[in-house]
Amino acid sequence: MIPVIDCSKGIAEAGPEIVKAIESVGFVYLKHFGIDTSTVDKVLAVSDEFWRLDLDVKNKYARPTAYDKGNTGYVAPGVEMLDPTNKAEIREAYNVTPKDGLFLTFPDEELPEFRSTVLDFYERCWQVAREVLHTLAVELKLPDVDVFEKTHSHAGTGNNATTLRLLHYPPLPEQIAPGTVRCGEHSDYGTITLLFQDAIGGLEVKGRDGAFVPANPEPGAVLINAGDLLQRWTDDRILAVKHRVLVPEDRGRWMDERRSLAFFVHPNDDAVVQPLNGAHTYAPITAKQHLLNMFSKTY
Ligand SMILES: O=C(O)CCC(=O)C(=O)O
Ligand SMILES: [Fe+2]
Repeated sequence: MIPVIDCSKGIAEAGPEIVKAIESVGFVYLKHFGIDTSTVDKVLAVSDEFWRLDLDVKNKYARPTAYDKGNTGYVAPGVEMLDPTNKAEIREAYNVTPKDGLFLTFPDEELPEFRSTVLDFYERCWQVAREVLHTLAVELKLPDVDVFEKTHSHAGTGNNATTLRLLHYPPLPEQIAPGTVRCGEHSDYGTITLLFQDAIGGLEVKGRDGAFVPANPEPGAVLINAGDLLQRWTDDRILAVKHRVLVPEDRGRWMDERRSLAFFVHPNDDAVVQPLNGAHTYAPITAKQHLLNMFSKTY
């Protein structure tokens, strides 16, 4: 069971409960955390308008294949495989990484309100993420309580890969190859992830015993989990728990399209990540190198 924590009194006040959940389950839902449902719905609505565009129009905004041209843009179905052992992963996405600067593209021509809606949401997510990171540092009693503030100082502005990703799992065709999934089993790459999902469901989280449990949509809540780099920093005290989205077992639900919004928090590109307790369990790696390693496996 993934705990649901009310943050009406503030994220910091709920700190002990949040850390307990992240340490034991790896995922936690926060309610009343500072972004209301109408804001999330507005982003889902503008993303729906994008998904409905023709593929050749969407591909005008395709994510470049060379990472030195940035991570922003449209990722068509089949382009990215989170679990390369899968046959196919049927989903499309739109990445927004403000550090891309000149390569940061938006479908302004077709959807004039897309850019401002998405960038406003990015900023709101970052403010929530900041509070969560600070709370984690306090509750984990890290030697430098400002370690995350310092290592994420360029989020949304400069050399920092923090990304908002709009996701769409389209209705499934009648025939799919055996082994097809919506989102392959993976852990997230960065520090933490904020996830907003619509009412369809399908996300599953791997328990310590290896069995997957559903992470059902929780109205009004954001789902938070740790990524690989937080696992390294905390020397495995917090784990980057694996998760996936399968094709519904019930064929009657194949026409249900699903949408989600993921906000991936990353340290600054040049931040060197290694266990903060001085252990040598993980060799030091820069946030940028870790991300490039992951992209080379999945794109
Ligand atoms: O769509 C979802 O619910 C999960 C997506 C996800 O895990 C990811 O993009 O990293
Ligand atoms: Fe994920």
